[in-house]
Amino acid sequence: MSFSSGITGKMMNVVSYLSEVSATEVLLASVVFSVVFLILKSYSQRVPPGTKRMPGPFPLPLIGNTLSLSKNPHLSLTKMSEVYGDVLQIQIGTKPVLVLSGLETIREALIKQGEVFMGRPDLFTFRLIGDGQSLTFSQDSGEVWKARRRLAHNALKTFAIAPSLTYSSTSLVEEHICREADYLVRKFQQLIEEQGEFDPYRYVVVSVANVICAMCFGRRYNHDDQNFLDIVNLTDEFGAAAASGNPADFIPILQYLPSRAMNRFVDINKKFMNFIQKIVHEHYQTYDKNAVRDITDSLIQHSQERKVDENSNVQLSDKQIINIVNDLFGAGFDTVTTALSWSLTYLVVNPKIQDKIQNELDQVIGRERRPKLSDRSQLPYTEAFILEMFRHSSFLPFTIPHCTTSDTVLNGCFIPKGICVLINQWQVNHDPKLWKDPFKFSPERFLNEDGLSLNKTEMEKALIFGLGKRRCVGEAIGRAEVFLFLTTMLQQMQFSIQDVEKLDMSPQYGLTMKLKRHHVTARLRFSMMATQ
Ligand code: HEM
Repeated sequence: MSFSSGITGKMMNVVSYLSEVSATEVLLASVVFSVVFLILKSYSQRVPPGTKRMPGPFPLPLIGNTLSLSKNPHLSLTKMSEVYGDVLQIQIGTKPVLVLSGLETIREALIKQGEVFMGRPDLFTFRLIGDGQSLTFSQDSGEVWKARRRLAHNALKTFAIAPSLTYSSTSLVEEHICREADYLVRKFQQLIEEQGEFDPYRYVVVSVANVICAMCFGRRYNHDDQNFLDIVNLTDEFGAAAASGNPADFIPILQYLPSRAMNRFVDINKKFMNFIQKIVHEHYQTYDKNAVRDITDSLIQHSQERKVDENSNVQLSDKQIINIVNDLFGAGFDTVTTALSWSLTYLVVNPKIQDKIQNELDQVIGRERRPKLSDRSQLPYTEAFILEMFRHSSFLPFTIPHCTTSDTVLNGCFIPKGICVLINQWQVNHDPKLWKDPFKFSPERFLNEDGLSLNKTEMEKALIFGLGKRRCVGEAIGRAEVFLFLTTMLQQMQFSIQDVEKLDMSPQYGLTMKLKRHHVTARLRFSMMATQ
């Protein structure tokens, strides 16, 4: 008997055996399987005395609660938190995931227990980002990560927050933003004349990316540079794959099945790395230690001087130092572009709010000069609008996933070391216990009763940049960019939209949630160029 006919014979035996199995036997086998699964599950979840097990919905074998996440996990998990509380456990595939809601619980975890909750989980998609060496996404949260984060902070301080040499009253970042905001307004003027209406996102993304390019690489790109457009437009697909709760991160078999989306994600990361590596290579070739031009140069300098981190005695490799620029560039434009495109949408939907901001700008700044960062304290309504845009859109519905670095207890529940943690920022920003009419768009909620100053207590409730050890390193720059781009645009232009009723305000879920692209039109209020 040949080998193949032997196999065929055995297969036939199995098939004929299966056809003899009755429905009752199948049912019985399923019941036994489920009981064994339940016993194993409850055994594996024993918790130390004096602590509770994390509550949560019952998971199905193999797929866990994956189906309950739906297309909008931030909404489904907010609903679940109403049933199970601020600390709840779900299972995505076969992996347990802790979901945190409620501002006080999140503060307790990320601030009071900061060291315990600062880890990043080992996720499949995260390993594909930045060759697995990303400051933001890699699993490292030890001394090397701390030293790299300090380097990122210092680089941003030197090349963004430091005073500009050209204009003593402004910072470097302010100078870059103002220049790009001016280009953007001129581009919009040209588009109105040529086309009447336009997709603002397409142009805002280039201007915002140019600001971080100036700081990181000392260069800017034209609005029509196709190579640059190809790079900055990769973020939608990147955000969809890197979003919290992607089943491919939790169900191992999905990592081996052919997937167009995953192939594309690998491709996007390669393209992004190639783009940056080319610029870094050019920097190495023209580097002069006596004339450090930008963040890339300062990182090269750091790696060549082989400085040991004073705080931890850690020596970083060249790659660990230079790759920091990937994180700063990557994180530095998608977030701000998304914030500005949400802002423009809220403005065209609420023309009275737009009028109020413009009145405030006219009164405080007038038409003779451009807005400056130092005007912020004089523009409470504009600042309140920005805060409400952040809160209402909650376009970063979750922070980047965290994980625990040791066993701990939170709200009386035992939390094991290494569990993946999702922080639901959207829930906090729409929590009826914290906000009156949370679904209403109302900048006034951030103002004191006099309407002339910001209410600090309300401001601190909005959760946008994360909290604690992993809090966004670019927060000051991000806030400065949103303020200056927005005020420069609104000082000179009035935005509107045709058929506002047809506008779809439901966002697409992702790492950053975006609205579907739409066209706006604009009217020039006055031309700053003409008045200067
Ligand atoms: C409106 C703008 C921005 C928003 C809303 C935002 C929000 C966030 C959030 C929610 C996180 C994750 C925090 C966590 O995991 O707990 C984060 C991390 C980060 N952000 Fe931002 N961000 C913005 C702008 C920027 C800018 C302009 C830069 C760089 C110049 C930047 C650099 C980073 C980096 C490097 C991290 C990773 C920090 C780490 O893992 O230690 N962000 N940001």
